[in-house]
Amino acid sequence: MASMRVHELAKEFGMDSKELLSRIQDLKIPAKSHASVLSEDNVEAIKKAIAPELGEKAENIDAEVAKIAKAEKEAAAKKKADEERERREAVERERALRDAERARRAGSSASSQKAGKPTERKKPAPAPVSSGLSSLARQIEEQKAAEEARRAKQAADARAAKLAAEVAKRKAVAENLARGSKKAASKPAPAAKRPAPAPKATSSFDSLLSQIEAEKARISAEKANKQATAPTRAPKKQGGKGQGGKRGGHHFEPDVPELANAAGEDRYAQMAVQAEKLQRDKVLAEARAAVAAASSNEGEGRRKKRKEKREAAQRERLAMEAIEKGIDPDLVLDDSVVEVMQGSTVGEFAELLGVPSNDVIKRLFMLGQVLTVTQTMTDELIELIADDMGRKVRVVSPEEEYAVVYNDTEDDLKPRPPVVTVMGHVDHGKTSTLDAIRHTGVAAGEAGGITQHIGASVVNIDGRQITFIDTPGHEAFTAMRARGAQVTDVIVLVVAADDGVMPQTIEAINHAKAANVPIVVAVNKIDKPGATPDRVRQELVEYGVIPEEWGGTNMFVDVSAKQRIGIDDLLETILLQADVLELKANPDALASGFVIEANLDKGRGPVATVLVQRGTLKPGDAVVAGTSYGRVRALVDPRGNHATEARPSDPVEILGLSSVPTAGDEFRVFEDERDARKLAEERALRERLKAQEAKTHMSLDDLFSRIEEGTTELNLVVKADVQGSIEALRDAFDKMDQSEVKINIIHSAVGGVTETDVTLAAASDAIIIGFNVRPTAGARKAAEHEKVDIRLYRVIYQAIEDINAARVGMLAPEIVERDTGIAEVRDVFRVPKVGNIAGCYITEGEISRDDKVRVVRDSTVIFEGKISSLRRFKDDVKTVKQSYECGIGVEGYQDIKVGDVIEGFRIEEVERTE
Ligand SMILES: Nc1nc2c(ncn2[C@@H]2O[C@H](COP(=O)(O)OP(=O)(O)OP(=O)(O)O)[C@@H](O)[C@H]2O)c(=O)[nH]1
Repeated sequence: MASMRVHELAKEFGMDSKELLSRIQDLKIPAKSHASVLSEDNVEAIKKAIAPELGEKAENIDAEVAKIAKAEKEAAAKKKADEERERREAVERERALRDAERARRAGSSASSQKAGKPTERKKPAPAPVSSGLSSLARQIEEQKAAEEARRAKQAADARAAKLAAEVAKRKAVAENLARGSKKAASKPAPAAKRPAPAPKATSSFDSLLSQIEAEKARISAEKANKQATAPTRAPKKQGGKGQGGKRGGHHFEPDVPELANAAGEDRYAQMAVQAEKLQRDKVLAEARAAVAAASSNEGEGRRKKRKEKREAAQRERLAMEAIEKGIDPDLVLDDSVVEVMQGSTVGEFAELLGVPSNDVIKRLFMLGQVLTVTQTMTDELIELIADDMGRKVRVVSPEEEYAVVYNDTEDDLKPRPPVVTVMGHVDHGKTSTLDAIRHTGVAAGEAGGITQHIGASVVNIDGRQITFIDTPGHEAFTAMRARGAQVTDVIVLVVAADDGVMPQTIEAINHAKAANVPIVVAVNKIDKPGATPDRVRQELVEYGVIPEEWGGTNMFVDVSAKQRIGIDDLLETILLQADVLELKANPDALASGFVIEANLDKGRGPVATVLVQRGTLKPGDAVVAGTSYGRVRALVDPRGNHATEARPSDPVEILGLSSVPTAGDEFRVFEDERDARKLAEERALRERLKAQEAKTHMSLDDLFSRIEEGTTELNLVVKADVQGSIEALRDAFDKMDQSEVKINIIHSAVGGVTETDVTLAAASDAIIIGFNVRPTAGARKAAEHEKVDIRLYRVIYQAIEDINAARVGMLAPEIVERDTGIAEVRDVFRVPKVGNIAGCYITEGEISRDDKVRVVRDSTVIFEGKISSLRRFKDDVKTVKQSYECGIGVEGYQDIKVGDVIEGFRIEEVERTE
């Protein structure tokens, strides 16, 4: 044992240096200060003398801790029992309320039907509302009390944990002393410095490899499991080439028993075989009919034949499409079932069923529905009338068209390159990173070879391709996802090492999580003097992005986009992440994918950049993209060269479309251009219908009905003026009974409601809740367009009350604030005896003297009150319209500043329609 200084020994004992010094002096061992050196013999003597004392101390603390722990345990058990009882009571109360509401609705609908007004609905009876609210108030009180108790327990837990750590430390020292082993005592208790210490010191590459192996094992286990649990499914398609495979030389015969007995993994593959057989049979039949028609020279039958041909084509298309969508082929093969598009007009319906329109109109009339040939029928009417006629129909919703299930077998699938989107906070270096990457991908001789911007770029690393979507940021990503286009396999999250995690970093993480896309973190700007890459790692842990070297699943790479440091490493990491994902697609099929960018080029006409997801796209293909269609005149790759084909994960520009599609539109190649055209026209028609009744997203008003229909989750996007409000709301939700509806806060942040929030809410069917914040003009418009429910509150309990009430279908009549006008403060005047007057310009609507106003600064409401004066020049006026200037005095508020916005509004009560 070597000599030691006093403070070192004190540290080992877990004692104060002073305390130890005095004990040493008591032992008559020479030591002046904490820095004095003790000889080896003296250290030994001190240890012997102090050991029993330390052990005793530890035992005392031990007993104390045990006592506290016992008391806490008892208290916790009691609290748990109380909480359970409260919860059960709350559930009972809620159930009773819901039953009452159900009974009321049933009663009211029965009575209204009797009165011959099937559509009229009544407001909920006032009594249950008030009782509901009082019970909610009680619940809130209870929740408050429970919260206090929880905090007290947390504090006690923390105290106990501290004591326990102290005991452990002392015990370790005592034991160590007893054993005389210095080594064991040197680390009494591992200090929890890092949030997630690495369990083993393997390199990140090794752990990645093991992760890949684990993932592969998991996938194959899953597959084996699926096969084992689905013995009645169809076998693998024999010689299957998928929909776009070879089409000649086979004899097709429906083979239903084989389908029924099969034990393979993809029943859609079977459907595809059947579809092909069916189609071939139909084509043959049609050809025979055409030959027969041509040889028999019966002119008068021409019209009839054309009609027959039309009908045959219709049948064929419907059957084909249905199978592509994974619908039970029986429904299609059964000729008596007619598929009617949702929103069909009376005329279309009659044509599909092959009956005179007048007949349909008459039957509708008998049901009390007066409709003309061009008016659309509801799903219910379509089914009722068909039933009345003794016909079977299936109403096909527009969504079905997008729910294409491709029939690829394992053999069809080939590895494909990853598609990457770069996200991150403003100025953290997204564009610079993309530039650096693109530069890396360009071979030396090709410097400056990127001649064209097509919305995506392709980089080759050792013969492996990575496709980057050029628009950085999560707006584009989420906008695409909101339209059903999931094109990204990996997200590169750029975080500046000198700035750390920022609001948009968090937003990007939430967007990535909502889309279930893995994140690779590029810690950028490491060349900067203030760069602290480790701090970035630590901050990200809080948001569930945990570095692999700390035991998490996210790969991190330190880079400098500016100095091109670490870019190769980043690209390799992306490829490793892609390996984990085992990305595959069938290249031997008719191409399909999504539009990532589109514009109208003066010289070239409509130009769209598409990302091929399946199949191979070639010049000459008949393609439909959203509501536009055409034959591919030419393909242009990201380097501006004409391409002969584009395979899965390839971005390519296509020329030859009839109009400009929208980013996020699905594109698909058809064998026949007429089919492409037909689908495009159908989509255009449906879009018009959709515009008339845009898909309504989840709203608090219809939460009860959604629960009744089986909805079990309520997604929320929460925006607030301070972080505290978000935390308080989260706490309150945690305490709510979520046995029937689980409440998920999918994104929360401080700040006003933005357009991105609306897009995220639309993509995730969420409601937006705002506390003391306002939506931006863009967000308001987007919410209106997307039918996203934005709820703005001043206090948290209002929001909780609303959600609670909505769950039992008892939302009180809605108090809405009707916005009247918006004024921008451009100057502030000091008027003696009156105070500060805001010199304003009305940018929207009009503001009246009687309006209430809120003063908004940076999307946050900072004051709300009344107008004290409204003037134009020297005159008092009643209203001021858009594009006029005026002076506004706000009652009780003097702190108005240039740049503030004054919003006028009125409070109105709106009857709920439900
Ligand atoms: N020192 C240093 N500066 C960098 C680095 N990467 C980017 N920058 C600088 O950071 C600033 C922002 O970079 P951008 O690439 O435009 O950032 P961005 O995230 O695309 O920004 P927005 O498009 O505005 O969201 C620029 O001035 C860059 O020169 C880096 O690695 N080191």
